[in-house]
Amino acid sequence: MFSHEEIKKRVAEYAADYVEAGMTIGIGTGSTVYWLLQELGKRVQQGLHFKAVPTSRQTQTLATELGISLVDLNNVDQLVLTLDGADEVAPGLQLIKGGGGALLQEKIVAAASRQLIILADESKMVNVLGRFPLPVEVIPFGWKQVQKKIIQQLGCQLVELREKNGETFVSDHGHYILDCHFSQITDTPELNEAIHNIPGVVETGLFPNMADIAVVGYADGRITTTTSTLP
Ligand SMILES: O=C(CO)[C@H](O)[C@H](O)COP(=O)(O)O
Repeated sequence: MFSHEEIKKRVAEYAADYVEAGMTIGIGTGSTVYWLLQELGKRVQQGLHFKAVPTSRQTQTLATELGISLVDLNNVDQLVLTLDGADEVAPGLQLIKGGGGALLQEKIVAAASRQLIILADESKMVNVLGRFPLPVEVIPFGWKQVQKKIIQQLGCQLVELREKNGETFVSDHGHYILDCHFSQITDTPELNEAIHNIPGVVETGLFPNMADIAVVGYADGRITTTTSTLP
């Protein structure tokens, strides 16, 4: 049986095969993407040439250290694909992302990509989204108003301001994150839109109908690929 960390590494090594010479791709954020960057760094040393748009400062720093060529999204028309992790993957490849706080840039990069390929271990697969608290990125000014509206208007049980090392977590773009404990999220596009309608919300960690492929690793060594059923 493979450990949690070994599964992530194996999924990342498998998914690295999607990256071909000459491509311009998006690269996500997180501990699974860490292994992807390590593998892509090795392939760059072996002569693979590609360019990447990072989805966070963390990814930007590590990719640079590993010799991966980075490009500004403003100098790219469209990305061939983006490889990223997720916190939850439900049927139809509906996603919750943002556990690492990079959801805004991740969503911009995903939306600029022809394909979004998600790397996950089996623990991320759920029947219904919502066990993982939904991250919502907000403007710091008046954030408590957004918190109140998510509870009162959208029926969320608990909305917590994210902290890190005892301090308020601040995203790469200077925003706060509200972690929203909805018990079950059954209509991803509708909830995404309803949250977006609250003034002060910058982005949500719901990725409705955005993922095309999920590469999923299991403790017994299997790696499966699931394709979205959407056209
Ligand atoms: O959305 C993300 C960061 O904002 C990550 O993709 C998500 O949190 C999964 O991370 P990990 O691979 O560490 O479990």
